[in-house]
Amino acid sequence: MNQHLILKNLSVAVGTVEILKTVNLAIPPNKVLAVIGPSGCGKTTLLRTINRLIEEESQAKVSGEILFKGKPIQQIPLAKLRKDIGLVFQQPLPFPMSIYNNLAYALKYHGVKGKSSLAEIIEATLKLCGLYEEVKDHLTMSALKLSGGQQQRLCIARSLCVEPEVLLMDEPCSSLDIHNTKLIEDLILKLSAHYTIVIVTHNLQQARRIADYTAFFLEGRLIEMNTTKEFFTNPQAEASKQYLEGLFG
Ligand SMILES: Nc1ncnc2c1ncn2[C@@H]1O[C@H](COP(=O)(O)OP(=O)(O)OP(=O)(O)O)[C@@H](O)[C@H]1O
Repeated sequence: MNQHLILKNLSVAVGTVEILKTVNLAIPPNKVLAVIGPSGCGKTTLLRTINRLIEEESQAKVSGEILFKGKPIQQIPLAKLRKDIGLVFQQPLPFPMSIYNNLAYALKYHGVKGKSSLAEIIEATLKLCGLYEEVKDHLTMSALKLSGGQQQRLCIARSLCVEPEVLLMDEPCSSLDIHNTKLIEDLILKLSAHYTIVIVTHNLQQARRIADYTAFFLEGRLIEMNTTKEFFTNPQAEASKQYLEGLFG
């Protein structure tokens, strides 16, 4: 299979703290990969390393390799890397501007040009994210006035409007209620036909519902990755079995 993202012997430390330890992982294209594991096992750091946010920490040391479509990510201009690999944070972080301008800003920043006008791209992306009907009469309203669930869908739309190939999502539903969680899970399932999605989640049921593959981390190491079905029904490592039984984490 043509892998989109390949992590080879990836280790990450910040100062004296070793966070990720010799991680080898091939992330399949146009699938959903859930990254699970107990608090502090390095899930967020994994996402921050893939889009090079971790390097903004002065004490960070990254070794090993991350290949995006066969190319080391350091060789890809940073703005392009972050356009192609979007990151959605745990807390929705809309820009303090209008709903429309949240997307227009991203489109202008990344210089996205296409046959469609800015307004057409924005409308299509809001529709894709199931937000258009809710906001079409309030596009000039501050995005900060939206509900938490709407803000998160807007942040996903902001990442998507610049046509990424990969979407990294760090516990995108952790601050949302069941209804908004379901809307985002349905959106992830719909998007997975066209995007490679890596989602960090604490919610094992969520991983079961939406992920094609699941990767289990413990203390900075990848313990195992398998299809979600296989991982949950037939975990290979003793640590995975114990985690699934709720013995720790
Ligand atoms: N910038 C940093 N400097 C020092 N230590 C850090 C830094 N970032 C993360 N860590 C440490 O690295 C470990 C992994 O953190 P990370 O946030 O990646 O874990 P996580 O699995 O996402 O945790 P959680 O599930 O609680 O969000 C933790 O022990 C954390 O304290």
